Amino acid sequence: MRVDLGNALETTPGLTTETLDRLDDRVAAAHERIAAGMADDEFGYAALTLPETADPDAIHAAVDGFDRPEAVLTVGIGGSALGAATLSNALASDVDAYVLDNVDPDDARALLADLPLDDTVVNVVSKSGTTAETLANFLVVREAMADAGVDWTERTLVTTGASGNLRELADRHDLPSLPVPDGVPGRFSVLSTVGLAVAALQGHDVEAVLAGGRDGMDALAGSLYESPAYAYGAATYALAERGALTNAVMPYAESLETFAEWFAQLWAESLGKDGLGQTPARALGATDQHSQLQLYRAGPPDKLVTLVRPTERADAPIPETDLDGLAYLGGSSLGDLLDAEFEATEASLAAAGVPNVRVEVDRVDERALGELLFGMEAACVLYGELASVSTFTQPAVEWGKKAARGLLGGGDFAEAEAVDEKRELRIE
Ligand SMILES: O=P(O)(O)OC[C@H]1O[C@](O)(CO)[C@@H](O)[C@@H]1O
Repeated sequence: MRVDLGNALETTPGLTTETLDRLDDRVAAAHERIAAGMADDEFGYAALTLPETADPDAIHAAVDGFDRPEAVLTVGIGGSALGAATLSNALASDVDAYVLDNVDPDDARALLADLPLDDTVVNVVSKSGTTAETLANFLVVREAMADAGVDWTERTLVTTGASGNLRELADRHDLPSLPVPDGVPGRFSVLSTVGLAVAALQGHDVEAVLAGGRDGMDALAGSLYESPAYAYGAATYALAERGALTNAVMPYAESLETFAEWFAQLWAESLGKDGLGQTPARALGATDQHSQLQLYRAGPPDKLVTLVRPTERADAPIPETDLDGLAYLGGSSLGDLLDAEFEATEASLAAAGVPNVRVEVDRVDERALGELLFGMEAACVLYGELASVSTFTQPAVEWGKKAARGLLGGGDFAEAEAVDEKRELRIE
């Protein structure tokens, strides 16, 4: 993973090398704190040791009991689904991967109608084992399997905490199961059983993903000038301090579109505390040059753009053409065009004084993904240290959970009563 901060200097908002130099002392202190937390396996910091503590043999043992399936369906939400989805959508496999991470009846019905349930492994994931969406979806999937004459106990893998509904279910039915690592918030759990079981089922090189994570660990240092992850975390923090309250993450690779979704949870749920934070916007290059770029370049000077790309990729030639004005495309390639668009967008933002940071990986493979995912986790932890926020908790999500549960008769919650007090101004 390589980071280039050049286009975040002398922009609006912007940084200077003096800013970064002054910040580097705080980065060194934050690194000390992070390193100590990793060494002591402290809650949250433990996520940054997963490349060393994750047990690929246990993952293989749990999934090897299933014949190679036609499909794998992950039933989870947030960090219990997005990590696995990021890896599945980035890497090719002849095992199709699907995710049920919402409770949209149309979507669930359509998905279950299409799935070969007798040749699908259902990977149900919940750290708490109590997440309403995940448990509700699992009950629906389980009934669909029964209706299809499939023995769900033969097709289900459970990844969950040491206690709770899913752990009890796995124990009761002797289901293959994997533990969710202690001390690791869901959004930081991709480099563990939570994100890697599906990768193993799809035949991806789990060890290579973890090796990439170890590459990221090795690249942590007491200076932002020596650590791409810390450079990214420090620069995004300093830009937020100067008004860049939105971070538009724009990968120039379809295979990294879900990575931007994973990043959004990591960044928002970790850093959105005490009235602080930086809103992650999900974009895709080159597609969103024809949509959101107008706002990024000419809207309020309150954002930075993170441009992500692999520098090596398969390519596809563009046939010669005599179409007026388009002959220049002929004989080129889609990759050349995508690279030209990346560099043009980068320069376009710089010309408008919009801060942008370039993040590059060699290619989208297991090892590079492991390093990129680890790097963004470390960047997030550093940002949280610099911002002095509680990076590893997410108390603000609980209010809505209680309200929804109360509305469904799952208990007496003041939050549910507050729903009835909605102020209305209806326009029909
Ligand atoms: O794995 P669980 O416990 O089902 O939680 C799923 C997601 O819900 C949250 O706890 C927020 O409600 C996320 O932090 C987490 O990734």
